[in-house]
Amino acid sequence: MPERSTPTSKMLAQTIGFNKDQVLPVAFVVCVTFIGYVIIRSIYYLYFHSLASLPGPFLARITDFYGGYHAWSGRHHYHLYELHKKYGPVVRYGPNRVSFNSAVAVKDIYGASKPLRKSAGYKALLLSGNIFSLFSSIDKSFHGKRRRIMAHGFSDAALRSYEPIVQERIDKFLEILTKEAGDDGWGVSKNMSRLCAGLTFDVMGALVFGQPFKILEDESGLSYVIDAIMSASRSVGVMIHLPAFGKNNILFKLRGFFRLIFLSLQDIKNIKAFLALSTKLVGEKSAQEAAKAAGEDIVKAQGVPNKDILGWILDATDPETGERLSINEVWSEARVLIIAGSDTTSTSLSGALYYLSRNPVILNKLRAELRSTFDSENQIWPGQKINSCSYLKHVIEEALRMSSPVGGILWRETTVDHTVQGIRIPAGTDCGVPIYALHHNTEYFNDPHIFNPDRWDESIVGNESVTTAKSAWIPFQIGSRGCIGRPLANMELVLTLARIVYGFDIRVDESKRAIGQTDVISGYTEFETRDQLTAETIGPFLQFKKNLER
Ligand code: HEM
Repeated sequence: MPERSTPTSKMLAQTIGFNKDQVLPVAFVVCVTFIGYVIIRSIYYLYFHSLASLPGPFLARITDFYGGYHAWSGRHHYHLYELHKKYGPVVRYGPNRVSFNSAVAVKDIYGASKPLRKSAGYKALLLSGNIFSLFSSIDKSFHGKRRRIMAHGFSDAALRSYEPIVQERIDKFLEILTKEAGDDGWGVSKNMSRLCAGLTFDVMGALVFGQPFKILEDESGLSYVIDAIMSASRSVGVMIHLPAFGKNNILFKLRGFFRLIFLSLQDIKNIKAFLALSTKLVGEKSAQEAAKAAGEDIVKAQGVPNKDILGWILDATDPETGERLSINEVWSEARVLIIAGSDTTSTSLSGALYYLSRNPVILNKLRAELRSTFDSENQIWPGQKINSCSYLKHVIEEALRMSSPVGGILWRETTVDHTVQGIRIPAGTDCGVPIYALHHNTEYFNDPHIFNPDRWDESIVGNESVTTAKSAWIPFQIGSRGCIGRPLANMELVLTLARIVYGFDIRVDESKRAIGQTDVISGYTEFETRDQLTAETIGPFLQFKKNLER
């Protein structure tokens, strides 16, 4: 009986130019060649590569998909902590990637003038048009120029002008804490991750675009912005760990398509809406600035702050070149600022509240400090008095250590052969220090899983201990790529925490006590972050009651 061929197999054979009888043998040869290639490549990475002598998990040493998988799980910061416990201070975390867990490595990798730049993986952040921002830029001279321009929006004068708008949003936030209070005065249980995100997104909306998103009031319908940012950072958070996306190849060109793999239809809708909203707001902002330049002070007339971050940035010129940013560049920076400035600060706030609510002795000590410094809650403003509250500062430092909003590893690529932690690393290698692992390294922190603000107090633990701890504390990263928004984040954290603790009793919603906490080390619970470049968190679920006693 003559053999019957299906139309599909015929078509396939015709398309690729083979007789149909040759398809199977050719497929076999292709598979064997591919498997042979993978085996030879793996043998090279395992035994002959310049990093071959460094310890690490078998799969990590032969493929970047190992790191990609753990980034996708959202727990790669905890995983790196475990790997360093198992393998020691140096772990090969990819064929061409090395993770170091020491304060020496922090200086060697991120320190000023070291021969490293951001890893090519950061290109996964680029949207179509390939416009680099301060955050995503890789080229050092581009970054230096852009940082000089952006610095105008974060100067002392700029920060002072932001104080009233930050305070106005905190007023709204505090109002919500006890809004639906029962007869006993306790408000209903709140998911603090969501509420703090409402606060910090509102603040960033107001500071970047000159108008709060009013997510706290829940009247603008803009709370999808929080979800849009979360889902966008979920997808790029994985791709940033896959250096293949940063090379100028087909994967880079198709990065938009790959991002979709990690997103639901609702995520895509939210992200598109956020991009459209930010385009609209940047357009309005630049029109306002143009009108202002023409003498028409529309911004003032509308009762919004006279200068917000975009205002400073639109006005600013590079001191060396006199250049200004184009409207597309401003748009790109605006998006990044909303993302980098909101989620991080809200995670820090939620983390601090998590630890305070579970440590009444620490909470009371902090309240005592604030009440001995201020006569009333509405006196709490930036300035010398709040700066003198050292316990408040230590509580924030400790919360940022325990549950850092950026807990994973920030990759940097060596541009020449370079020595890190005493090890010669060839040019073109990605190096980094995983923040969660370093913040829980017993060389720098005794009992690292215990929340203990006193570890930052020289008068209690001594000079040397605090210096050692500080050398390994990097929630904002160090060096030229360190966080430009740190003073603003600090202002938000200090004011919000001080005003909550001064004016409210806090209790844990027992029915949801375990939600949002993790057991990295059995016996110790910590506020859990799902790391994806920035962090996704749930809870703590807390109740508040106005405390008027003095
Ligand atoms: C507690 C809050 C914050 C934390 C923990 C934090 C942490 C960080 C870290 C670790 C980096 C380095 C990222 C990298 O190397 O890839 C960074 C960079 C950056 N952050 Fe923050 N951040 C916070 C708040 C803010 C705020 C409020 C803003 C803006 C308003 C901001 C804007 C930026 C920008 C633009 C960069 C890139 C700087 C550069 O490359 O020159 N951050 N931040």
